[in-house]
Amino acid sequence: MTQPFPVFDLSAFEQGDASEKKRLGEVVDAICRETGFLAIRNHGVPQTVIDAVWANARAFFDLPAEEKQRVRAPYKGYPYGYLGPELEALAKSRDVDSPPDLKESFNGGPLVQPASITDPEALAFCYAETIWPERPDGFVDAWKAYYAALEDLAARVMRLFAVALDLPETYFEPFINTPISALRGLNYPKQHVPPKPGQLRAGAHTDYGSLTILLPQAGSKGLEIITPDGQWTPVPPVDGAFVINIGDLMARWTNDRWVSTLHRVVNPSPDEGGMARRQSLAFFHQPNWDAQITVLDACLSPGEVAKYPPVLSGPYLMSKFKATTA
Ligand SMILES: O=C(O)CCC(=O)C(=O)O
Ligand SMILES: [Fe+2]
Repeated sequence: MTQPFPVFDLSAFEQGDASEKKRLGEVVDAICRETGFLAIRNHGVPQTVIDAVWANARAFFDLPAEEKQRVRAPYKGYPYGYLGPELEALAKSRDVDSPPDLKESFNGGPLVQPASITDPEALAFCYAETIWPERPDGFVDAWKAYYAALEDLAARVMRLFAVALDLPETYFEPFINTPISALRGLNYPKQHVPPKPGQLRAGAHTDYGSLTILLPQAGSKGLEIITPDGQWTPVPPVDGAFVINIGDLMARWTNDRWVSTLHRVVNPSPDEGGMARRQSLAFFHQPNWDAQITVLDACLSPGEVAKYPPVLSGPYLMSKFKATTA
């Protein structure tokens, strides 16, 4: 990377006057044109909310395999519940055949279903029920509290993005007032046997939606991005911050002014003992099921035409998602 990994102070933006907001928006625009990956600190999510979901996710992954299987996704392509080891290869989303990722996950969808949603595809996919575990005790409450906090944070980051694109700060609000975001708890187990050739913790992929808010295990390594020079480059741990990145839908929305950068999670390095467990939480923010995503005029210079036709957020996500489950 030409610059050190960027760390952005969200409260400085939120408390800034119009000119300060504009200045900070320009900083974010430059980052999103280069990699679309940055850390955000002073994000306002209470540490108690983070600690509770973290501990509950850990305790869930520590349960016996049979118990976790009780809340597994009931069929291939079902988006929520437990997805055990060896069931997903993210590289397949790019048509790259690869061994399955060395991870397990628990996935949950929107906390409320708006009455206006009647499309059977929406009801069967992103509004499918999250299959909750019975244990640990506090899991459901802690999960929901974190989901709600991150939904709010994502909406605030979208305001920052609007300013960065020279749009009114609330521009995205009608597109994201009933979002279909998903939260994923990830566990990369301690590695007792060497990986197969080409097998990673998460194969190289881009995210699909508008914005991902990632919480990697404090101090942990493994997440890497491709920087504009074409090199795999580690994302350093940043204490107390979330890592955010834009996904394919936001790149499309901006006519590729912003980039949805390829990233992966590599196996633990020998200096970390070569096998260390790693945990993370990934919140995939996604606009309303029926939000029409049309290339933004603000991203077209005079006379320039959009590279992409409009798409609907939900069906777009569904088509991307179905490519990666084994
Ligand atoms: O666990 C991580 O650090 C990243 C996971 C990721 O990129 C994903 O699940 O999309
Ligand atoms: Fe990702």
